[in-house]
Amino acid sequence: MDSMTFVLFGATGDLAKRKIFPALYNLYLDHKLPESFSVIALGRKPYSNDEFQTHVEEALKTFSRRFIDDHVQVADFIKTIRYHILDATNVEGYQGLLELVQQREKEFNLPENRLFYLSVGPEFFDVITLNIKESGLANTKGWKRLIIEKPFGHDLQSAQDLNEKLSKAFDENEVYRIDHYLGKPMVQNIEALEFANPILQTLWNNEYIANVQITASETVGVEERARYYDTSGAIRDMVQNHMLQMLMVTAMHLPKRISAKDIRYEKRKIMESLRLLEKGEVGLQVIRGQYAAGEIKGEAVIGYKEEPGIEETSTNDTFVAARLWIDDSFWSGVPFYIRTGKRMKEKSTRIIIEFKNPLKDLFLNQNHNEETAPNLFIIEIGPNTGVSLQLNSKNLVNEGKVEPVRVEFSADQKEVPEAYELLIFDALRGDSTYFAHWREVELSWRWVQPLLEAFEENSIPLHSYPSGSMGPDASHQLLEEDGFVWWD
Ligand SMILES: NC(=O)C1=CN([C@@H]2O[C@H](COP(=O)(O)OP(=O)(O)OC[C@H]3O[C@@H](n4cnc5c(N)ncnc54)[C@H](OP(=O)(O)O)[C@@H]3O)[C@@H](O)[C@H]2O)C=CC1
Ligand SMILES: O=C1O[C@H](COP(=O)(O)O)[C@@H](O)[C@H](O)[C@H]1O
Repeated sequence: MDSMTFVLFGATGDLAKRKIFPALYNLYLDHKLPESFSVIALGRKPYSNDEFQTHVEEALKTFSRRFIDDHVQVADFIKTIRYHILDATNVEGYQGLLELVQQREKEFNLPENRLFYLSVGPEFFDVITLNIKESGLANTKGWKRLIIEKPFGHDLQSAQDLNEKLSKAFDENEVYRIDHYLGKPMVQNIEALEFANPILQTLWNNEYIANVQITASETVGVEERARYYDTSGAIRDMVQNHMLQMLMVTAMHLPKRISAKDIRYEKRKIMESLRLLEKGEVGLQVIRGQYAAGEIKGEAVIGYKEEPGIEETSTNDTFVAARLWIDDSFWSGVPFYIRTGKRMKEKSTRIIIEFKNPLKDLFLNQNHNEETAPNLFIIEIGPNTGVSLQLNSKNLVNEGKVEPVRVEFSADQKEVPEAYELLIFDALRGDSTYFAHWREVELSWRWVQPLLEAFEENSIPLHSYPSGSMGPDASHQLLEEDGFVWWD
């Protein structure tokens, strides 16, 4: 891996503390950082370098699953970090940043490979990239890369505008758009499961699959993010990015070669085949909900409108379910259902492939009252990680009745690397496979746009659901219309 400088904007923020520094530290422990590595940590808070390094150490103690109370090792990692105060909107400040980067490059004998990580609010994405370009920070003799956090735009137009601005300073192949769901080990495992198992490869199409269900349910509410969330909703917060990325990864056709270019091409083809909705039909395919008061794991919780910072009149969506169709020869006729929400019964992200059951009636006739359940292939993304296959088998103990059984594989969560660890490692070595390409982002916004407009105009119902449930009844009815149920 090339030696480099890692310039972190937003180093004093929540994400840096909870995810980015712990990920870098874990990579350090695994000897996965470049031999020479300089971190320039940027923020406005008036830390001295020593104070900032102590702040990072505290963050590692709290948030790294691998923290080792070995002062020498921690100190060895932390010494790569240099804190620098910079107001990102202050153009002149970037000259000082350039000088610091160059000084450290000289000190560590580093090539001019520079990775810029924007872990700041989206309102700074364009101004920072412009300043990086104007200041000369991007004129390197080595390579340059940009990691950018979500949200990438607020709607189709703003995403296109932002991309236009970024592209003035960075080429598409230099931009690494983070979607942390793409960094989840089980999401990355989907293509391997398919690739390495002919049995799955053969069945992964509309001849055998009845429907696909992608659920990301959360028990948390809006937390301290009322300002952001109330203008974002589940549709922008989860559907436009994570849910559609999971759909792409599940539905994409296996490329002959596993490379970033081929995988992105296949994902893009799925998005190009995704049937667009007219604004007027959104109500038939999409369910929007908002949580009311309820109970989660025995604890009473308040409704969305009672949350601090949320207006009593808010019509924001905290739940979205939708039926999507991919109009290509592989998936034609197979509904893809997605569902995500806050304050639901459980924290769980999973993808369920329900197989067709052509012999169901035959079996029922021959065996009177016995029914077979459909075969399900269940991919547990988080917090549990693993896969299971639901089959039908005679119960060898209980009168030989046929009943569903599960064949399971699961991994110990504590051993599984964090999404940020995998993603940052990939960005360090220049592998963009698990980052969102601009076309995927643009096509996702294109699919979401009529939903945003229908929500904005309140032209589809906003269903209330009790906290602690699996969402509004209407979401269950959506599947019942097709003769299916959500597999919880
Ligand atoms: N936190 C999370 O779990 C997640 C966050 N994200 C995304 O990551 C990004 C960062 O989020 P998060 O860390 O939570 O945000 P925080 O509000 O916790 O941190 C914001 C950071 O931006 C810096 N900042 C703010 N204004 C300026 C400025 N004018 N010049 C320079 N730096 C500035 C702050 O520095 P200072 O305080 O020193 O001024 C701070 O380091 C956002 O885009 C967010 O959407 C994405 C997924 C999850
Ligand atoms: O991006 C986001 O994701 C989290 C859920 O992520 P997970 O890894 O815990 O499944 C969500 O809570 C948050 O609102 C959203 O911004």
